[in-house]
Formats: sequence, structure tokens, C-alpha cells
Amino acid sequence: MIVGTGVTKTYKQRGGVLGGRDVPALRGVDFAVPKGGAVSFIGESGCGKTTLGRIIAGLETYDSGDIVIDGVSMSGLSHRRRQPYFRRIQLIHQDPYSALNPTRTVHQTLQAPLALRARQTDRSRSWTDERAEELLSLVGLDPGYVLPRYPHQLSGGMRQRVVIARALTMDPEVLVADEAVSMIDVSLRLGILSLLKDLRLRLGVGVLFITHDIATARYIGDDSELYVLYRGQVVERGNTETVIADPVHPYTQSLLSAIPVLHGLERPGPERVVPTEALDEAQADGGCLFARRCPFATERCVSEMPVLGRPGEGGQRHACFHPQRRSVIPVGAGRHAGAGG
Ligand SMILES: Nc1ncnc2c1ncn2[C@@H]1O[C@H](COP(=O)(O)OP(=O)(O)OP(=O)(O)O)[C@@H](O)[C@H]1O
Repeated sequence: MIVGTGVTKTYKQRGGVLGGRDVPALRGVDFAVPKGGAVSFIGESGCGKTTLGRIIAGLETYDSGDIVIDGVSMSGLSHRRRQPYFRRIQLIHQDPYSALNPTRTVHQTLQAPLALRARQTDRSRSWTDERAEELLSLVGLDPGYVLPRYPHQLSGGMRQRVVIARALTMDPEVLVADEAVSMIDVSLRLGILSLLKDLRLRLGVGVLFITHDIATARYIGDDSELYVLYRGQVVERGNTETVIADPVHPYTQSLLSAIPVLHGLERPGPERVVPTEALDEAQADGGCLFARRCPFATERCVSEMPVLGRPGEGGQRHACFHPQRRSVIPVGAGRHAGAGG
């Protein structure tokens, strides 16, 4: 079980075009990934998804808050003593090509982590070859074909399967899949999503799915939990199907309305327009981060920051003073219904 509480991260910009401004990437994020569970984080570009995934995988530091892995607080441990805990969490990058060393065959790619694993678990060196074949079969590849080949000799989907096999060499408890299918040919995406779902069921490995695409988040499991991130803050959280069917935060509603495939799942209601243009960061500070884009914002919204409350009627939690079931159309989504009422 991995639990994050109040995870905060600000990137310090020194000079450059931003003139030394700090960039808040995560603003007190709470989350939990249960053993064998599935959790998705969605949000638009820059909302902090990748930063969160890297922090959870131990590849990025956080400024405050805590990450607790199997009951042990990471904040209280030295970098060296954290390593065995973070090894249980393996990150799958979005680009399977750059994730693999082009000068190494698949056999060589898997041998290094497997040799380490053999030492850690007192196994013989011969075990590594057997295990490499076993893992490649598990991810749906033919070991005889794939083992002697270099990454450029494989398709994008095959490469991503090799990346997943490499992550499995460490017997992880959780796989963090950061946009794991976004750079793969559309026809192969479903196969990778099915594989992640299958690994959950067969190995009991948890999956933390990071995506800007709510449709892929749905695929990972009916029992999954969805977190909607907006500018580093969780604005809505709940069972994936519930949040998709009954979103109450205007930002979640605008995200959903932008996806044609999900039209019809939303409850009918008065449609409102949400401007999608970039904001001046400084403008919204102090109040709700979404207030300047929100057609329902009141004076309270621009002066007071709403926090994620207790579960509401539908079971999900939200950070909004005016939660309501309604459909919202973002400007630019192709359906201009007028910003009435
Ligand atoms: N190394 C860095 N130095 C400075 N700022 C950074 C760094 N990494 C990310 N940021 C900034 O932090 C914010 C969150 O970035 P992050 O990459 O986590 O978002 P994201 O939701 O994953 O976006 P994308 O989907 O575009 O990758 C952004 O404003 C980004 O510009």
C-alpha cells in the first residue's frame, strides 16, 4: 500500500524566460494506492501528473508531505534506505524507444536487473535466463524471437512490452504507467492496456495510471479510483465510473465534455461554456485555482480556496463550493451552445 499525504513540489526557476519564478507543480496532494489496486490520475498538460508519478517512483524529490510505503514513512529515511521501498514501484515511461538502450539486445536489457534480483533473492545465475523467458511470455512476447533483437528491430508495442517485462524483473508491487500508451500506434494501445489489466489480475500488481485521456483511465478496471488533477491540486476523486457518469466539479465536467466518446454518459443539464485559454498564474492565486475559467464561480471562489471535502451523494470527493451535476462544454470542443443562464 502506498499512501501520499500533502505531497507538495515547487520547481525553482533560476533566471531564464520565466525570470526566476517558482513553478508550483503539486499543491498538497493526498492519494492511496491499495495493494493490487488501480488508481488513475488525469488532467491536462502541466497539471503535475508526471511529477507525481516520478515522486511516487522515487525518481523525484518532494518539498513537503509524506509518502508512506507499506507503513514506512519515506520522509524519515535517508536516500539509501529508501531505495528498497521505491524498488517496489516501477515506472513505465511513455516513450518505449528512449526507455531502452539502443545498443543492447532484449537479452542484455533484462540480464542486468535480473542478475541484481538473483543476488537479492539468493538465486543462481542460471535462474536469470529462465526468468527472462518467463517474463517475456507473461507480457505476450515470444522469447525466442525477441531476446536476441535490438529495440529498433521491434514495433512500438513490442518495445513497450519489453519495458514492462523489465519493470517486472524487480517483482514490483505497483507499476506507474505514465502515458504508457500515448506514443504507441493506436491499433496497439488496447493490447498494452489489456496487458496492464491482466497483470493486475494475474500477479496482483497495483497499477497507477497517469493519463490525459479519460477513456484509457476507464479501461484499467471497474474498481479503479480516479483522481482529477488541476494545476497541482486534486479537484475531484472517486470511483472512476462514478466520476465519469456524475462529475460534480466544473473542471471534470469540462474534461469529460471534450471527449466525444463519452457524450451521452453525462447527465443532461444546462450547458455552460468553459474558456480553455491559458491563464495568468498569478490571477487565480488566493481562491479556487479554476475560478477564472469557471462559469459558476462566485466571489467566494476567487477569494477562498476550496479543499477536497468528504464524499458526497455520489460517493466522490470534490474541491468546489458549488458542486452540481451538469454538463459543461469547453470552448474549442466543437460544440458552441452559448453561455446561457
Ligand atoms: N524539471 C522541471 N523544472 C522546472 N519546471 C518543471 C520541471 N518539470 C516540470 N515542471 C513544471 O511543473 C509543472 C508540472 O509539470 P508535469 O510535467 O508534472 O505536468 P504533466 O501534467 O505531466 O504535463 P505533461 O502531460 O505535459 O507532461 C509544469 O508547469 C511544468 O512546466
